[in-house]
Amino acid sequence: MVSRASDDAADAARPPAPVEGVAAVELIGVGKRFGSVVANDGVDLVLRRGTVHAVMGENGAGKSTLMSMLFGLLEPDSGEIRVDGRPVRFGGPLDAIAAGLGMVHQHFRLFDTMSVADNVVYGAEPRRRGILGRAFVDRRAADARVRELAARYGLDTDPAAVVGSLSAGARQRVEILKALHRDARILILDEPTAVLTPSEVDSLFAVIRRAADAGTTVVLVTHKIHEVLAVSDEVTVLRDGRVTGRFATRDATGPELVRAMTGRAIAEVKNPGTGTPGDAVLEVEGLSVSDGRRDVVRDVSLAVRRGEIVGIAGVSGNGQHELVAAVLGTIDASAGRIRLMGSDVTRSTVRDRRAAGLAVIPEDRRGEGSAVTMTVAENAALGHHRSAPIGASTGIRRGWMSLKAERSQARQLIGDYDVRTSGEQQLIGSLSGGNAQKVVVARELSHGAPLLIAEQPTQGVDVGAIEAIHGRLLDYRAAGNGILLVSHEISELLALADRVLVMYGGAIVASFSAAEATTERIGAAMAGAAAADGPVDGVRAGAATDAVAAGAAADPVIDQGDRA
Ligand SMILES: Nc1ncnc2c1ncn2[C@@H]1O[C@H](COP(=O)(O)OP(=O)(O)OP(=O)(O)O)[C@@H](O)[C@H]1O
Repeated sequence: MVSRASDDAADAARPPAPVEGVAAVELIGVGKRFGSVVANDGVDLVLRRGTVHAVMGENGAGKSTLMSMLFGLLEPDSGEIRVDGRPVRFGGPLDAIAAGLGMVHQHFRLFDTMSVADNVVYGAEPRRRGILGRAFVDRRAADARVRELAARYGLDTDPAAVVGSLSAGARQRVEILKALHRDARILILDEPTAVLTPSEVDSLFAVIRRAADAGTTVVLVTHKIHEVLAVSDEVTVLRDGRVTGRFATRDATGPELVRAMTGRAIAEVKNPGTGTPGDAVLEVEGLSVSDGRRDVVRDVSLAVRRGEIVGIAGVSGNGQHELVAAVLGTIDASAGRIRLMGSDVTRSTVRDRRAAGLAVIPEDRRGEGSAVTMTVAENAALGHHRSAPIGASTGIRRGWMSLKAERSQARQLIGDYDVRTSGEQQLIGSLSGGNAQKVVVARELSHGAPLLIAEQPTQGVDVGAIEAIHGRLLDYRAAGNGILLVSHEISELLALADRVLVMYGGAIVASFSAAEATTERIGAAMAGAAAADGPVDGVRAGAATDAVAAGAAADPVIDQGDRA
């Protein structure tokens, strides 16, 4: 262990530096089109040296396109990019890296079987001469370089650890080190907190501030207002490809940022609570799932009743995804029973479970959730050609939906959910992530199944769409359906769930009613701490510590640094 980033977490709370200084990067009138879609239109952006600049905007606002141009992944159609005052034209990311840029993408680009140090130096290895004069990778120098960078920026890292065994937070630190090793002076972080626990977010913010203080220019792409307010010095807001707001963060307020992003003020959805829940739509009893080596779900029991939202909190990789997969029937349980609407489906096929009244918003919207090479219209109907959406004129003949019905259903969903697309014939793979998610959510809710499993339903989705999706989920519950909501966002669970269960090391280690649930309690249980206030809802205090002990070697996602 090289250093403890969390020691510096307090730094993150410090007020940002005054916004002035030399422009490290200027984008002047930058534009980009994709066919008829104007992704960026005359965007001006100035990134000052040694500051943290947040780039905010709704899904499809044009943030990724802008960053892709800055990093040389896309060529601008118009405008100019200047680095240190000089105009640049990047032929690709290598040119951008050579000019001092680094980018940490949402989806990490690391080699799982290689060590942290090997990943960091890959492609830019320190070398030494062997006895025959041949150059070898100098592993000692690589380790020393990683240690030196990690210490300088407060990145908690073990150079020898194998990347495949690390948590999302630790992998992200490797990506940041990779950029720093290549002497990035301008660091672009694309939605970096999406995969982190609250304490990892604090550590990341401390690293960001430290890097800025050392002179690095940091660009933070995010949807999250509290993050912008907590860590940035300046904010640029995009809407429909144009700049709609520029603020010094110290002068900005949350509502102002929301207005710039959406053009309107929005209210946060609060969990209004339910009446008395009805019959159980899902009952899971003593469920375990093995990956062949160990139990990734351990003796889980829970029930979801009509008119109830049950939330599952947890750092990703603690068995939530496998629990959902076992309920869906895409993987087998090694022990336990699953009942849907009172019927035992433990050995039923996915199709039979869906037919019994199960809808699902999957986590992997690009893989399981949608077919990227199909149009919005085809996706909207996917998996439901044999059943009509509630209230739609069916257009179904002999079990198949007519093309006309498919298109009109898609147009209605596009309107209802404000999906930003050039039309229902656009390929879903070319929609922004948030807009693709809206198509999946709309499709799954349109059929009124008594049980909905929603896995990260608003991940990567902007505030406006979060509000819309939360509202739909609450309506869905109010209509007498049950929802199992798996989320990394504690605020989402607090806003929606009637009960929050926390998974850690494959087991449920804490359970809170809506009244008992707080960010601190859920966050502590997610990090593997025993429920501080003693037994809650029949879950033993200390169960979490047992889970740590039992799952210590078996839990690859919580790295030792995070546990310490
Ligand atoms: N390769 C592409 N082909 C066609 N359209 C595209 C392509 N890439 C982006 N777009 C469109 O350009 C617009 C801007 O997309 P972009 O991905 O830059 O937005 P974003 O703000 O990053 O959104 P999100 O937060 O959802 O990722 C969107 O309407 C999107 O559908």
